Amino acid sequence: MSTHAPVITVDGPSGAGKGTLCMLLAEKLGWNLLDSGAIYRVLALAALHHGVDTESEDALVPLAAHLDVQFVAEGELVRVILEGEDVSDTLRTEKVGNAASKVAALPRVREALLRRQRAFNEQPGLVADGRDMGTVVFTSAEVKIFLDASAEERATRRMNQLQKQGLDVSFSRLLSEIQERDYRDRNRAVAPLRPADDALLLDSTEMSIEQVLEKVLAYVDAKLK
Ligand SMILES: Nc1ncnc2c1ncn2[C@@H]1O[C@H](COP(=O)(O)OP(=O)(O)OP(=O)(O)O)[C@@H](O)[C@H]1O
Ligand SMILES: Nc1ccn([C@@H]2O[C@H](COP(=O)(O)O)[C@@H](O)[C@H]2O)c(=O)n1
Repeated sequence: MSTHAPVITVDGPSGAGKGTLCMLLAEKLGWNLLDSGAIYRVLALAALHHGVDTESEDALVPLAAHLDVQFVAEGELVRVILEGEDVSDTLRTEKVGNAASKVAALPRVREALLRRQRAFNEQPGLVADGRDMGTVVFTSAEVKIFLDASAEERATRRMNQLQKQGLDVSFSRLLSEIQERDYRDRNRAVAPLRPADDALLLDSTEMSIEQVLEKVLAYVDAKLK
């Protein structure tokens, strides 16, 4: 039997630290974790694999409705298996992120993925990471956070992350990719990236991961009391 479980939503632009914060929160609370961006990324990758146009809503809707994807927990990591293939690493590339933000702009595609996202809302609770978690998918969430940071700081974080993986990247290219994706996500007609009216706004530009976690845990404690 599934009853309503409490939900914490964390929305914000790319590189703000949502994934990091959500993973730490879910671990600390022992709650389930939804990385909704991974679902849009998987759909974009499936489209690229099958030669489906990432701007054709008619072709993407059936693909979204029948996505053969599994999220498999492996220690702290979640491996993503698409049609039997581990695509976890490919999924994180900026090429796939950009394709994801194109498919995510299509209203019927978003509609087709709603139920899949809401199914993550199971006991004892859910931490949901995305762009519209607090404004569309879980509007009655107990706690809503909007995590932001300057575009320059987010590009720096992404560059450090990629350099640690041994990849050679250009800061100016990363910054313009982030700005392009921000623009598309904030200006689309459906579920644009924006804070929910009842969200806590947190700018992490000058904050460490530990400081963000401490602040959010104190807020969660106060809200769930
Ligand atoms: N407060 C912070 N200070 C410094 N680095 C941070 C901070 N928060 C996260 N990071 C680092 O920034 C990078 C991006 O963080 P993360 O993947 O959590 O962002 P995100 O908001 O989930 O991005 P996306 O939406 O693109 O998935 C990671 O390498 C992470 O370790
Ligand atoms: N709730 C969401 C989550 C993501 N998107 C779109 O997917 C792109 C990739 O997301 P990441 O969090 O993995 O970077 C993102 O740029 C959005 O366009 C979304 O629309 N709604």
